[in-house]
Amino acid sequence: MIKLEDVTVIYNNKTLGIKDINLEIKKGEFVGIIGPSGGGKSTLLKTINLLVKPVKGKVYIDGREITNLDTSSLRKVRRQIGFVFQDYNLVERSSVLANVLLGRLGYMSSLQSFFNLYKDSDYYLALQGIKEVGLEDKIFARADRLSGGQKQRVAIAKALCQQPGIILADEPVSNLDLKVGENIMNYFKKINEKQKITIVINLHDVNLALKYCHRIVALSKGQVLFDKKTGEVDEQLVQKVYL
Ligand SMILES: Nc1ncnc2c1ncn2[C@@H]1O[C@H](COP(=O)(O)OP(=O)(O)OP(=O)(O)O)[C@@H](O)[C@H]1O
Repeated sequence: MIKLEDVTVIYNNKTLGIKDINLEIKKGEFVGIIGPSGGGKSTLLKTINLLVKPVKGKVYIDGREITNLDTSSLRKVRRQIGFVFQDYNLVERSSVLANVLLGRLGYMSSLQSFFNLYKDSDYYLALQGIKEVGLEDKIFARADRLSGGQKQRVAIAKALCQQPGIILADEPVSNLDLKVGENIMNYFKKINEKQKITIVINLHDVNLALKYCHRIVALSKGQVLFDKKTGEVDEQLVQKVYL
């Protein structure tokens, strides 16, 4: 469960990111965040795992407040939260397998990670993730040899390798053409349905959000304009968001 209580983010003491956000996302939900550029979508997502720190308000994960945690406790919380970025965030010169294994770093000591001391169970989880996104035939390929869609599938496998309860995805399809984007969305759908992983995804393509997400949260000027089940969102409502 994710809960934000009166959360405000201000960058550099002057630029508003999000303002007084109250939001509760239950386990297993598939939530799409939409809204105009600069509306606060990215800030909202990054606040959930405290990549961005609020100036006001509280963030809870599974009922536990995380806003006041020390670095080591926050690291433990973060390893249950996968993050998929728009630009894939891969080590380009490393193999698919090496990239996916990075999902295990949060579970290792700094010495273990320095020497790449992965356990058999880490390899097992990496292979499971790679299979889940259908990249078995690319396991030893270098990331920079892959297409954009394949790179994003590696990023999803890496997130899965963390064994997360939550995956946050920040515009994961906006660098991809529509067909490839739909393919990626289908992977998120499968993961959500099969593994019951909570998915919160920022999408500037409203049609994709309406097609795949169960719930839509619209943000503008850092505030929630509406928060509804997808079936309750009509064209008029969407138009108001982008006015
Ligand atoms: N690192 C930062 N430093 C300063 N201001 C920032 C930073 N990140 C975001 N902002 C500002 O915070 C506000 C919200 O931005 P945010 O990126 O969260 O919106 P967004 O809805 O994700 O937009 P986009 O769709 O363009 O990515 C904007 O005014 C933006 O300029």
